[in-house]
Amino acid sequence: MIEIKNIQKTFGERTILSGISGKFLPGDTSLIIGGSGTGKSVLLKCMIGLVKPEEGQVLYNGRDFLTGDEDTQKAIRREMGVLFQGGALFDSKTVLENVGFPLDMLTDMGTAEKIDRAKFCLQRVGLEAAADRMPSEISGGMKKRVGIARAIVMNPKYLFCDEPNSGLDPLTSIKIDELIREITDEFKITTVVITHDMNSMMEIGEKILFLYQGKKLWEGTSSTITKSSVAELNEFIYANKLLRDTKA
Ligand SMILES: Nc1ncnc2c1ncn2[C@@H]1O[C@H](COP(=O)(O)OP(=O)(O)OP(=O)(O)O)[C@@H](O)[C@H]1O
Repeated sequence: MIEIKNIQKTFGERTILSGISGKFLPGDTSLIIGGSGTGKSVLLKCMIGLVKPEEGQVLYNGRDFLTGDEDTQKAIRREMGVLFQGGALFDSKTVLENVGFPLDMLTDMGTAEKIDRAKFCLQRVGLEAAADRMPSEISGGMKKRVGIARAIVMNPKYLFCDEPNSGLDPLTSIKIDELIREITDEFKITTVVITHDMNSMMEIGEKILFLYQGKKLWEGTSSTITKSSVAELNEFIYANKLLRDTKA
């Protein structure tokens, strides 16, 4: 489980996050949603240690990531998988080499073992046939899949995905969502996804946190999101015409 408590972050004079708290459970795909510039990425960065909040706690199964000693922080980092926006693949490495990269950097596995593990993960995302291709030779959706395979290659307990659907068509987006959810459930990962995507909110929101101007204004699930009385949330979700029509 990941628990965040009272996260506070400012940049200069600007308060970006005000007292954000929440819990994320193993086997759940939790979503952080909200308009542009509301602090979703900064919150994710606080959770994975790329940004240091002024106040608050980020607890990984009770271990404090922000104030823990170096060994604790290192151990937690090794338990994280991150799918960055755009996939962040190395152009000069093959698909298989990209997936195996964390194993090269963080383990002392032998070559054969590393290849087996990377192939297993590629197979899990349905891309074993693309192992020897270069990133420039595959589609955006395939790149996301490679990113997911790389994010799970270390067998993470915690998986973070920043806008996994950006730049994808609706059908491919749904497939990527399904894959993230299946993997989360199968390996009982605690998964946190930042998204703007309404389909994702309706399909995979086992838990949803809505941020507005750096505050958590609402928390719920995809089955309760359309029944909320929070005006800012309704404005955000009903900006999507399809949902507005559904509600009417
Ligand atoms: N390193 C930084 N220094 C100063 N300001 C920053 C920094 N990183 C983010 N911000 C500001 O913090 C605010 C929140 O940014 P953030 O990227 O978290 O928004 P977001 O909700 O993820 O938006 P989007 O959906 O558009 O990606 C923005 O106003 C942004 O300009």
